[in-house]
Amino acid sequence: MICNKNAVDYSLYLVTDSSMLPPNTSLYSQIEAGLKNGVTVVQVREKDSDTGAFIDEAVRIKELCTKYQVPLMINDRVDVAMAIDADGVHVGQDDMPIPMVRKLLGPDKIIGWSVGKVEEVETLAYWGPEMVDYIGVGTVFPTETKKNTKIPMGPRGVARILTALEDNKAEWCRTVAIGGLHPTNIERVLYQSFSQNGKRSLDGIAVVSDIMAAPDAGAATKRLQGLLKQNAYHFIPPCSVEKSDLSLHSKIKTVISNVNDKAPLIHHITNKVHQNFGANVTLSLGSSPIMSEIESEAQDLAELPHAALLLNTGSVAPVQMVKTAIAAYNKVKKPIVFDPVGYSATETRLLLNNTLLSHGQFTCIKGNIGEILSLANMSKNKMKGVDSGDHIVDKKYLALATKTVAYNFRTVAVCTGEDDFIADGTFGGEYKLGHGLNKHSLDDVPCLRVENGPIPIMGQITASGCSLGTTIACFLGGYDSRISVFETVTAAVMLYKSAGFKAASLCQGTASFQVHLVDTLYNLFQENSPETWTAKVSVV
Ligand SMILES: Cc1ncc(COP(=O)(O)OP(=O)(O)O)c(N)n1
Ligand SMILES: Cc1ncsc1CCOP(=O)(O)O
Repeated sequence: MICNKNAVDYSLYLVTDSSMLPPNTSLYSQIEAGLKNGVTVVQVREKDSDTGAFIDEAVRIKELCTKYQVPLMINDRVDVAMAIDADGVHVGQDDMPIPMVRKLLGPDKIIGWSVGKVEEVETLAYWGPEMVDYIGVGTVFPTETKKNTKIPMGPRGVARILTALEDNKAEWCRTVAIGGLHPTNIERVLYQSFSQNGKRSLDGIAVVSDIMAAPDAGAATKRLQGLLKQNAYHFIPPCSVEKSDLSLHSKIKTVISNVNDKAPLIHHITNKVHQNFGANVTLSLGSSPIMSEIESEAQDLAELPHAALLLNTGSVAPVQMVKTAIAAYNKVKKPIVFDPVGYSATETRLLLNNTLLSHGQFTCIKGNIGEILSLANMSKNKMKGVDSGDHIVDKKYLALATKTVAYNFRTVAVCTGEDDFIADGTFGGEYKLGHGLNKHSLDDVPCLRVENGPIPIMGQITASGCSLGTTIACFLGGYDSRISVFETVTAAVMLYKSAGFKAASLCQGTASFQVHLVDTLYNLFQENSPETWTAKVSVV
């Protein structure tokens, strides 16, 4: 045994595969490059090798692991692990049953188990600490490396497993996520994967192709190690001011003059009903709209100065196009406002919204009451079309649902209704291997309530909720790291609500309300006097 099995560092777990080696490398050169640069566990997983060849390979890899003092695991083959005295075995759900593996290996060897379901966590908790030492949680994302995987679970699926470990008091069990993990998504996975009470996060990540197929495996490993050590994910530039004495009104003034100066480009992927109105709202706020569903230009648009994406899932854009756009904005750390229209109204929408939610990090998630309750898994009703569904809901319950969405998706969440709720679950982008969110829990999520009295006519025109998304996107497009995302979003919500209230008093009916709404947004934006706005904000 290389070390005490309870002190294994699981942070960067390499699983081998000799079928994907680049030219001029060997299985051993790739593993050694990984070991030299920070791999902390190696698993020999050679699916096509005969027993003799597998043993020969495993013996050579054991020499390397011993040299770098890193534990060696064997995939599936308990006999091979015993024959070469490896440090342990990793088995899947369809392999040898865990109690048998433990009986054969004895108490001191490491046993890893592949887990994708909460019931499997319940089983390992029932067995107790003597059986499973760590679990490989996955498959997180689709991967070419393993074809017969279960449905990808995304970071929310990993979070469910971590919560189940916490709920079942399986504190001894370490965790690594596996499946489709690459530098493009690892920070986001680490940031979003934590248990419901914030006490647990992943102990590490397991990769195959990112190292084994890399032309420079050493550089690939260093890159992964860099991300693991970073401890924070800045999906847009972090707020540079920790505490400010400025009043909310003076911050709002700064936000508006930034938007005015920067004239952000608001890339809309939105439904047809909203497109024209959204474009006019964008223009009224000193910004430029572009309604583009062209996949090949998403990255170019994201890279334009002060670009922000409004993603409204009522659109009919092809899913692949939307995924590309999300990745493009995440790559250059530009804001994305996500509006999951009719989140769970149909199975199709639920699948689409969940697919997109697992595909990116959103700066703000905005929804009506029905959408936010469904996203928080707190809805008592099925959604009725894209309508909010849950009309009469206790305000405390709504605040809790908004905080839950903010917390679960590590975002700023907005719930619209007679009063709007805004919650900030970003915790400054922090993540830490194995330590949860530095003990941040749902109770630590700040939440604000924006009141302005009822504006029923808002619900009688099309796309009024969608255009709040547009307003938030315009404000985030002008983002200035001296003012937090939470405050920037709050400014947008207050402006929109105040404009709605004033427009309702000026209009003669629903058609002129829409016209007055755009006029009022324009005027309030130009005046930039938030102290005169009617919307009031309070802490919940
Ligand atoms: C660390 C880690 N996690 C999961 C797996 C997958 O194991 P399994 O389900 O047995 O599938 P195969 O690897 O046998 O294809 C793993 N190998 N390592
Ligand atoms: C072995 C395994 N188990 C679940 S996914 C997977 C393969 C992961 O490979 P990659 O890191 O190349 O996506």
